[in-house]
Amino acid sequence: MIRRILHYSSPAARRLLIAVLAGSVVIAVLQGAAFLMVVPVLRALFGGGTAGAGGPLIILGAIGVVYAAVYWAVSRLGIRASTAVLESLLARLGDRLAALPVAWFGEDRSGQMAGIATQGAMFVSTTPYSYLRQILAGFLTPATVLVGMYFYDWRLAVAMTAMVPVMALGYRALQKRIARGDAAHAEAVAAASNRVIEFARVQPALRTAGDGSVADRLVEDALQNQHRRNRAMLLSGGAGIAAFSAIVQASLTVVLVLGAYLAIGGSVDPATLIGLLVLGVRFNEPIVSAGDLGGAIAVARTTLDQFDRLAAVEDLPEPSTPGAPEDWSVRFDGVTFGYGAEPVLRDLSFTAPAGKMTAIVGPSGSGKTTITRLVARYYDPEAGTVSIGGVPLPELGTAAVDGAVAPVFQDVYLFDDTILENVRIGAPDLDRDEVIAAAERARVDEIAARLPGGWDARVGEGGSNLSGGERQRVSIARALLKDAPIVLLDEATSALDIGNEIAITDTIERLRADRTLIVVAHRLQTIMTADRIIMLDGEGGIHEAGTHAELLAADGAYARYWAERVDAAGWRLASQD
Ligand SMILES: Nc1ncnc2c1ncn2[C@@H]1O[C@H](COP(=O)(O)OP(=O)(O)OP(=O)(O)O)[C@@H](O)[C@H]1O
Repeated sequence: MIRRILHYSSPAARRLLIAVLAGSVVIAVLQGAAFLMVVPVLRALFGGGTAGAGGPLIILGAIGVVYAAVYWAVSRLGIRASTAVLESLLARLGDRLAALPVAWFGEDRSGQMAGIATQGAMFVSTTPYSYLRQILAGFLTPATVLVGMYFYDWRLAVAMTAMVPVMALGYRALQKRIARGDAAHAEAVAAASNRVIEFARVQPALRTAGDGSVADRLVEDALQNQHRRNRAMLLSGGAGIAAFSAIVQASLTVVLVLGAYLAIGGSVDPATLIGLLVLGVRFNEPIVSAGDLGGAIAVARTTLDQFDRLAAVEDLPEPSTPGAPEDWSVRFDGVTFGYGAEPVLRDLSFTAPAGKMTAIVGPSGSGKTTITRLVARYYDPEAGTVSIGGVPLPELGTAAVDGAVAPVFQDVYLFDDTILENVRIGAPDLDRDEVIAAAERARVDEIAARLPGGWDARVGEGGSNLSGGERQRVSIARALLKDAPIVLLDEATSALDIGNEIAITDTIERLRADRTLIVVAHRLQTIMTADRIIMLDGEGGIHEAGTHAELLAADGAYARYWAERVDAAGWRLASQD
């Protein structure tokens, strides 16, 4: 446990922790030594005089003074050590989350992460000072007493030593039991947190669904499961602590009975027996409370396990020397990829030429968005390669891909900040005027003009004060500011109002002027003006590829798809007038 906490601590936190633990060892040993001094004092008093008690009393006083001084120092250092460990843990967690492959966040991890970052990290950071210190005292104080007992009466000391393995086994069993219950409990808490966060986030949808909807039931089930696990953890932990305490009591009773037997026989003097009784109580108390505290340690251990699991998540392979792309074309070569057992894309090959606009169309679920995720290297394909300018993405490296690609996805997230700051995320170093200039090119100025507060109007959590189309405009402005040579645009599937329609058409024109643009296209306007159209077949492959005119002339799947879409949209093409 200590080793694991040290592993996740900064060098400064490590030094503080080691000082606290060393101080705690000294405190525990001094406490044991103080108890041992009771026997010579009693012996002297039973011997009929106070004179012999002077020496032991002076030693006892000296132990008391040193004990108080070390205790004071450890208390001060303990708080500093806890804060330093907490800071280290949170910094580690932040760094790790920032470095994890984006795919890892596909599953909802918010509850689990919230648990680790708040209660879990706090528990781990306070463990050395609040719990380990007491556990050390729980074992070292009795151990010191035990060693001292050999000097007073070896038979009792041997009897006590014989009980040590029994207690150690009991302690291990207790810890295992508590750890098992806690791991199941932590899982249930994370699941319930996820559900509660989801419940708060999707309130509008839930209200439409009405009471008793699936989501209501999911929240209810998750909370009940958490409650059940909590009860099970408390019951099994409580029973374990009771059993352990019974083992300790029984062990000490054996030693005390032996002591009484020897005293009656006259081979142990009454002073040693009384001393033994005092020690017995003191011996018992810290061990039992150490058992109690073992529960707290087990909780901290579960959090450290979660840290270990985060550390063990496999990173995407990175090159030692990143390759240099020849141009900004994007190529898929025999790419096969799926999220589960069933591939979404099978042996897929196509090229999105540099500086051109490539539209990807196809039935719902055919893998259009998946293609853009592979270009942004959220995932690596299972087979085949995705390359930019002739360099496969693993040889280009995630940082270079991040720099070259600007995604404008449908699930764009806006931070609860001003419009201006939300655009600035694309290029944090630019000043206000430069950010506004880029935002104007994506027609975000029209949104700012509508909102009270203008550029400094807050957009609400997740951008809730803006419409879907408006959020996408902010996202396009970010991409313009980032000035990446490849832009991935996942067009909104829902119909846009005329203002957004014009703004997005306009900015697509700007984006395509000097960039490679890959659009998951839903709007007819986008599809027909693309330089190249890739039509997916819904089976993981490509039906047809070419320009709008070529594909219409081929009179195949694309021509049928186009006719249906035009009918559905009530469009009349100029050529048909
Ligand atoms: N994160 C994910 N985990 C598991 N399955 C996923 C995930 N994302 C997408 N899928 C599945 O992969 C398949 C392709 O999804 P994708 O979003 O790429 O299709 P699409 O063509 O963009 O669909 P649409 O036009 O409806 O947005 C679908 O069956 C979808 O359910």
